[in-house]
Amino acid sequence: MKGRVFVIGLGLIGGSLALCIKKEHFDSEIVGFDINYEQARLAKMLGVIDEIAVSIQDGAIGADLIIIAAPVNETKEIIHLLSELPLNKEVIVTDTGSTKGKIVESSLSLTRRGFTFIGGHPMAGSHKSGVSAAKEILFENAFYLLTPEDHIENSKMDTLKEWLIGTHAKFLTITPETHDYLTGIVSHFPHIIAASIVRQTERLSESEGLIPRLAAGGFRDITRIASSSPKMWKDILLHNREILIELLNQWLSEMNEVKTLLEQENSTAIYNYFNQAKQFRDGLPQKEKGAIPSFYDLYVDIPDYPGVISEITGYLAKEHISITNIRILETREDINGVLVISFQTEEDRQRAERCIGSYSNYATSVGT
Ligand SMILES: NC(=O)C1=CN([C@@H]2O[C@H](COP(=O)(O)OP(=O)(O)OC[C@H]3O[C@@H](n4cnc5c(N)ncnc54)[C@H](O)[C@@H]3O)[C@@H](O)[C@H]2O)C=CC1
Ligand SMILES: O=C(O)C(=O)Cc1ccc(O)cc1
Repeated sequence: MKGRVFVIGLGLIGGSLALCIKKEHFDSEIVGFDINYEQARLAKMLGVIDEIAVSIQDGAIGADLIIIAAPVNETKEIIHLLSELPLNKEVIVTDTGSTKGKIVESSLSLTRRGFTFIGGHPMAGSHKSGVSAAKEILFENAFYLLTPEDHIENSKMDTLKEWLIGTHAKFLTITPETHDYLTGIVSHFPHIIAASIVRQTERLSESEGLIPRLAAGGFRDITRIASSSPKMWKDILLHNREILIELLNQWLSEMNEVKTLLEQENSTAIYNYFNQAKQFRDGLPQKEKGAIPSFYDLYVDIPDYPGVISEITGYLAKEHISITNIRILETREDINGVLVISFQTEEDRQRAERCIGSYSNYATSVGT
């Protein structure tokens, strides 16, 4: 498609969407604006956008598609600002905010003026922020939730999906209320729990210095999202506060039940508690990206000698297998370690397993 696309907020999500659009619609012109000029300058330098707009007004007038990829509170303000501008009559305005109720409500100012607003939320991302973390494949195979109001024409929905086709995401249309309920459960609430586990650990480690060194493996897996942007999550929590309060109440009573089981030393019920969680977790779709993206990890048992990591990455490089992350699980000091290598796809993980198996005797396994 040809046209002018204006991206407001050139961070992880705005930058990634700009890359997806440019790749698919190379004749389009991608203009970007960020309140932080450094981000805009970096976006231009990295080739994420074609031009920097000097203001929202400068970028918005004449645009065919406007994507607001700013934090959720700022998104509401930007919508208000846009509604006072002489926009192109056919423009589609969309956003990427993690909450939808309050944002869609505020879009009334745009629809009153005859402009089209379609709420959007690509359900993939990372704990990283900023345009330097942007990547074209971020949304591949993820759900992309759209929350159009009833009056939105199908042709507008089709045009928006066509613009976003390079995300290779799966579009799903739901109401803003359902959106906030579902994402409250699978995305917002887990962020509260992750942060609370980290905070408890920090508090306890003040009197026990060994704790941070022991906090490896499972602790890191379950708390990765606690490294997300505090500003972004503060806003999300306040937008979705009613649902999150309800979920917290449910969780507190469940924790009390677990406490009672422990007090009673109820071995069968404790087993069932974990077993039921395992059954549901094991049954989750593995190849689908959820709010929390799955990485394709390969675990390699490695001896503790210098050069072993470069040896293994060297084998992978020989076979042109790209890795997205690499880390050592320091479960036991001075004994064999475990190297965890992440890949972008299941196919890469399988190729890596075969590759390491053919060049070495290191044992590999696939974690779930
Ligand atoms: N981080 C993630 O994994 C995901 C985030 N989202 C949502 O997407 C939106 C953007 O998130 P990220 O890209 O991760 O954040 P980010 O922090 O990487 O980028 C946001 C950018 O917006 C800019 N900004 C803030 N106020 C602005 C304003 N008034 N005008 C113009 N630019 C402004 C910031 O300077 C920053 O560069 C948020 O609403 C977030 O809830 C949605 C899916 C995933
Ligand atoms: O870091 C992670 O895995 C996330 O949880 C990513 C994420 C953050 C916010 C969203 O609205 C959707 C996905």
